Amino acid sequence: MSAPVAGRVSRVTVTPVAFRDPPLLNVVGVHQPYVLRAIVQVHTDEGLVGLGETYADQAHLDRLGAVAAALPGADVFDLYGLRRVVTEVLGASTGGAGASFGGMLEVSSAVDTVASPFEVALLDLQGKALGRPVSDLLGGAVRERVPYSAYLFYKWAGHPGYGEDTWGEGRTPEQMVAQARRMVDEYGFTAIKLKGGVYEPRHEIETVEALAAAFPGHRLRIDPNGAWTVATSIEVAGRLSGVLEYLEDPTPGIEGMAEVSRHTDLPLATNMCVIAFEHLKPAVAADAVQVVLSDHHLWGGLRRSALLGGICETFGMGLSMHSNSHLGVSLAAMTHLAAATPNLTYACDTHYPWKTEDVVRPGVLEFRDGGVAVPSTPGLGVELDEDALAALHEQYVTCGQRGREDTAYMRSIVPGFTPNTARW
Ligand SMILES: O=C([O-])[C@@H](O)[C@@H](O)[C@H](O)[C@@H](O)C(=O)[O-]
Ligand SMILES: [Mg+2]
Repeated sequence: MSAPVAGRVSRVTVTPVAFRDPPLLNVVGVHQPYVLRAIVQVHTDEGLVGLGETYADQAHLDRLGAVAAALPGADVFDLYGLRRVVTEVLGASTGGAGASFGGMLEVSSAVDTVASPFEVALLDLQGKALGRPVSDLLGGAVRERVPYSAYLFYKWAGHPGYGEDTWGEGRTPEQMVAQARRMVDEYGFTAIKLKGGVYEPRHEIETVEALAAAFPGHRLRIDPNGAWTVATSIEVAGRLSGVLEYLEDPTPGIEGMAEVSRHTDLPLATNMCVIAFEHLKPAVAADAVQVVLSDHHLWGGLRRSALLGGICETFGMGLSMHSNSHLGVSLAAMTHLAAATPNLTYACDTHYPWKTEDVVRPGVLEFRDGGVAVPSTPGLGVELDEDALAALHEQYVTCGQRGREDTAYMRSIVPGFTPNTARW
């Protein structure tokens, strides 16, 4: 019997798309009417196509395009070779500069973020060639379903000029309980995350307490994206100890988080002060965080995220998963990764329920009982809908957005808005 072949990369396309997004509020502003994403398709000389998905800010697209041009001829199984290519291409085109996404996420090197969608696409190809799901390539699924959390946002009733969306306003504790109720009823989530940093801490505490009363037994988290001072964070931690499963990024920076950590038993989680391998050593040394939120888009792909899992286990830290707005290719990748990460013991974040459009065919990735069943078909297990891809690309061309600008968009509606971290 001859071994299955994946072949070599023959062609790579990177297609920017835009999909509709509600006006979700956060510490730096408000989500714009569209989210930009890039869909990577890696074709092989054997006729297979592998998929990846990532951010689509213009600077990132330029880097993706440079790597895409350098990949033809690459061996689909040579993942270290992919990293070499990305490092060389970025060194030549950007001098190894860092990357920043949406005003809140900064890293000193762009290699991990740029390599990630190509690594996912190569793993998709490997799985298709071998007839095995991506989770098998990562060591095998340790769970059949991956639990996700209901991700609540304070929000406006609709984008100005676009009318009300189906979620309506999310401001009062009652409105936020209603938002959670819809998510829990529709998808069965048993963990609930509140995006905070929008209103005064007192109001956000009342929201958490209303959620705790309305959903006894559900696991709760709040994430103000570093909006609070150390003193306020310690006070809120004291008030919500016993109510939350963890407190995410109450205050900015490793030092600030370490100071909060010294004053609370509540586990502190982060996707802001530890977002790359370079941040792990100082965070561990300072005992600044007890839970790290992985994110394969930022940590260099699925295999490096698995490495992060191993490091967290070694240092006795918990592991959860961060999400930004994303489509089905990313959801599939997140689900395979989470399935094959034994110590990922928290429900993963996802923005997925907020979106109404996608590039993958429906039917595979469905939220039931709070989770998504791990696809068992070869590769990522999702199929691109070429018509949807073309339509969302057209939307990208016409929407006028070329980067994520939560603060600028907020200021266009609320002049003088200041995105202060540690503002309360
Ligand atoms: O989309 C948002 O507004 C979120 O605040 C996102 O940008 C964060 O990266 C993320 O969800 C988080 O957990 O900090
Ligand atoms: Mg966060």
